[in-house]
Amino acid sequence: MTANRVFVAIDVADVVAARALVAAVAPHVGGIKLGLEFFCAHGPAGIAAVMAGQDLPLFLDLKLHDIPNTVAGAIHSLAPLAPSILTVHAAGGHAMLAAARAAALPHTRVVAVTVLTSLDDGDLLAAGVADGTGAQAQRLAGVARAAGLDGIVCSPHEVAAVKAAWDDGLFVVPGLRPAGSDVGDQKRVMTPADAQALGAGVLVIGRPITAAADPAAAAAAIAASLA
Ligand SMILES: O=C(O)c1cc(=O)[nH]c(=O)n1[C@@H]1O[C@H](COP(=O)(O)O)[C@@H](O)[C@H]1O
Repeated sequence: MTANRVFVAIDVADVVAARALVAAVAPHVGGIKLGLEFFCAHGPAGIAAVMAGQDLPLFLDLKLHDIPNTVAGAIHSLAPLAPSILTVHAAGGHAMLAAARAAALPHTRVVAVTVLTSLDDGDLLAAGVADGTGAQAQRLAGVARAAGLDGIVCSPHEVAAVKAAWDDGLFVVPGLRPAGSDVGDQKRVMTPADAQALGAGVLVIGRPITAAADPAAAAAAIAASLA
């Protein structure tokens, strides 16, 4: 992992726009996250085109969630991209998570999304989970750890508690908003500096950088807040 823990989420559907954003913010971030919006538009070839000539690590955020055989096959298909970090959903269960870890390249950190940061306790209650986001994130972190994964994705509100029970895990934390910035569809948010202080290993930040009038300046300001 690079010293700068910020992975910028490049959630756009256009190759030229993605490359321009990456070029602008690269000096101020530690890695590039490309996810479903871009991947569904351009596939592996598009990912390779954006990362061409970049030294920064690739976080491929596809949140895979299917039966073990299908997830393993998908991960084998992604091998040419050699991602540094790859996401799966912890709710896929032990066998799926173990199959994902076994299928990934040795250097790829496979991390499991616990409870999406766009959900709150009410959303979980509607799905039959009565004891809230914190308890659910901790349970799913336990499933991920038992399956041999490298870490989890969780909100900044859970990271300290989960880390206390898994000291060598990689804790990827989205739902980050510099003070005063638009929360949008995120429900469990915190500032990047507070999340870092609580133990986040990777700070995922998208729109506060990519939707800013000056993305490079926004990324630089966030990096300065973390120094
Ligand atoms: O796996 C993720 O990265 C992820 C998990 C999660 O629970 N919440 C979440 O927002 N993300 C991703 O983190 C990024 C957050 O983007 P912004 O809300 O624009 O900062 C998006 O690319 C999401 O897909």
